[in-house]
Amino acid sequence: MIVTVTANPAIDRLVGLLEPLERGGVVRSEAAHDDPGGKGINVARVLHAAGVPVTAVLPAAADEPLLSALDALGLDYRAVPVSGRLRVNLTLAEPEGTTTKVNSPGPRLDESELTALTDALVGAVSAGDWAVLSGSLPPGVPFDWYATTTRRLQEAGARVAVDTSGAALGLTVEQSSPDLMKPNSDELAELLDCDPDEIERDPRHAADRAHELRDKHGVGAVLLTLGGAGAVLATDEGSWFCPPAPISVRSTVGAGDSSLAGYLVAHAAGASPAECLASAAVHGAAAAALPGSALPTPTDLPAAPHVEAVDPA
Ligand SMILES: Nc1ncnc2c1ncn2[C@@H]1O[C@H](COP(=O)(O)OP(=O)(O)O)[C@@H](O)[C@H]1O
Ligand SMILES: O=P(O)(O)OC[C@H]1O[C@](O)(COP(=O)(O)O)[C@@H](O)[C@@H]1O
Repeated sequence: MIVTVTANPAIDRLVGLLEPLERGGVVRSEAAHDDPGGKGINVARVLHAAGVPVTAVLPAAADEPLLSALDALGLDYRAVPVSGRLRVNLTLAEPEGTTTKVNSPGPRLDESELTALTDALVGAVSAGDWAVLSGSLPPGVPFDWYATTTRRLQEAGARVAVDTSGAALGLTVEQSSPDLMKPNSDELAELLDCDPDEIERDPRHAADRAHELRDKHGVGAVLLTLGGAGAVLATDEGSWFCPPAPISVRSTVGAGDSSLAGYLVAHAAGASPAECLASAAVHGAAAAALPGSALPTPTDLPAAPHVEAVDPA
């Protein structure tokens, strides 16, 4: 069983522009399209589409349209009632393919709402389950929430995956040791105070940096996604590189979430580390080939590129 938590869910609103975006101008668009989003919800959607049992935990008032969208997908969720209204994150898609994302901070959670969210998450997870803690934290949630929650879940026997950024990411690795982390090159570079371009340029260097994160902070495995340069996996068994699947990119929104879900789909099926990495890469590539924040189902996946073991530099 896999449980995801999204402290800051979002309606992902795709606005397809009919003309190039011009700052200060007026642009015409197609009708907007809304999807239920936020990182943990996206991971849950991809797992559900792949037939993997999953529950999404989130804060949301009972009349939130996002919950009706999850009902329509048949996705199991536990919604903790809160007083704030969920945020809308905008994706502006220009005709030639450039996308601009506008992410808002989300509604404040008060102390009792945060306690209820944490309790709902811990209550949904059993020993041996994976818990996926993903995305930004809304106002009112302390930056160490992922660290304290990771420790609490691990004490209960769960395995924990974390995908976040900024201060929440820094405190997660300083104060806890998740079983799996999914940084991209910018996030890893910020954590290790190094150059993201160097990480993307050379898979051996990328693998060394991913192991540095494991060694410094006791992280179990690092799934390092490199956008159009592919992905690297570092575990206690070694390191592997998967080159990018050849696709025509339409929108990379949701590629990172899909790659984390892809890893877990393969892991749940008992796959080897190299197979888990290949699954992560093809799910990420499939998301990037789909428009807006559309997420992949098994029929969308491209053929898996050849995964190579990477020797230490
Ligand atoms: N242009 C692309 N071509 C092929 N695969 C891609 C492309 N962009 C993303 N992907 C796949 O999706 C994964 C996640 O993308 P990435 O941009 O690194 O995630 P994030 O959204 O977290 O920054 C990559 O590791 C890769 O496997
Ligand atoms: O919580 P954050 O960091 O604001 O991110 C939320 C956004 O990230 C997404 O989950 C997409 O994330 P990825 O492109 O990294 O997979 C969107 O659905 C959502 O709007």
